[in-house]
Amino acid sequence: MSKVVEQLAELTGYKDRDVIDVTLVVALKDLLGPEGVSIYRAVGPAGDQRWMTRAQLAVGQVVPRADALTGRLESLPGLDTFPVRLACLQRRELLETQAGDLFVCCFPLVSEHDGDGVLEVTSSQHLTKLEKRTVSAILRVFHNFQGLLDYSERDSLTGLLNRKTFDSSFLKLLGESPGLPVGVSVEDRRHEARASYWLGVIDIDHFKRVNDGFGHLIGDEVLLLLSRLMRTCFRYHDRLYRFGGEEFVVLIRCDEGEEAQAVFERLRQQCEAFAFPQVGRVTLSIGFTHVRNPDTPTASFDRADKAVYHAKHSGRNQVWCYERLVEAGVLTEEVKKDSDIELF
Ligand SMILES: Nc1nc2c(ncn2[C@@H]2O[C@H](COP(=O)(O)OP(=O)(O)OP(=O)(O)O)[C@@H](O)[C@H]2O)c(=O)[nH]1
Repeated sequence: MSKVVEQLAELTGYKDRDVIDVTLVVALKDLLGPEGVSIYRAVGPAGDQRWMTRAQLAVGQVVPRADALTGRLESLPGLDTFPVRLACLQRRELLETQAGDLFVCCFPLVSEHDGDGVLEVTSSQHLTKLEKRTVSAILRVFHNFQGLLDYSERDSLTGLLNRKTFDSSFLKLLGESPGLPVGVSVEDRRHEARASYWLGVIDIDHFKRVNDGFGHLIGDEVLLLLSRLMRTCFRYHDRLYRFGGEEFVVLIRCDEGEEAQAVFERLRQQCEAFAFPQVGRVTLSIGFTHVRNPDTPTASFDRADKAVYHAKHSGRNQVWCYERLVEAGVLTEEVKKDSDIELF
């Protein structure tokens, strides 16, 4: 019993979701001594979802392995590759199967924002009733804890990440070493080496008119629908934030500026084409910038914001890249003096 309490204390001591999945796997491995414990989550667009291994610990392994968060989606197995796991995900109930001499027990992991998943315990003997009850209880604590994290990290209207979490996740992304987990393919490693981050600021055009003309509730509905549109436009590993009001920020990972331009352009077009109930057409002004290394959250936000300002003053409903505007001589890059450099 005390071991379970210790594992729960360990689990709820972290705030980083990547670490929490790993901690859960390590805790259950310690507790049950099975052949293996894994967490898989369903990622990708509806209709083409795939299994991403978030943490996996097998006998003889000390450090859990995981799929690269930013790897190519096509390299991951499709959901129907593992029918029992898929049934557990869809039915949201515990399911068991046998693979050769091993017993596999699948527990559903329900998550509002991180994508549903499955915890798989592989053992040489059936888990006892008590073991299954203990795992289910730990997963309930895990789920409640994730709810608390969501409450502090997410915007209550749209469910997107809030302003408060931007600085820390920005710095974490930049600080992450390029080293990839064990088992990542050569192609994924090449992809990782090419990729860089781009920060976009997305601002609804004339949103005041929406509020003034249709009321605040309809204004809120526009914000909610736009956040849903954003979720479908960007990839599962991109980070979406609502900065407050009608301003959104997105951190995406792309190989090149043209690709980033195309991604933001797709959002602009989809928003323009979407029929918002009562309001009708809503347009966006978008500015984006390349995230440098080193960079600060404020400096990169300011650059993208300058590009948004340019879009607003050039007629709105446009996407502009800060670096392109500097190259074209439309904007001038401010060179910071040493005394201006922010310390953090
Ligand atoms: N419904 C709703 N409105 C909000 C919220 N937060 C801010 N706003 C409104 O967003 C509007 C922003 O207006 P402005 O900053 O003038 O910008 P705009 O009308 O979009 O004009 P441009 O950005 O220049 O195209 C104001 O009417 C705010 O009251 C919110 O949470 N819900």
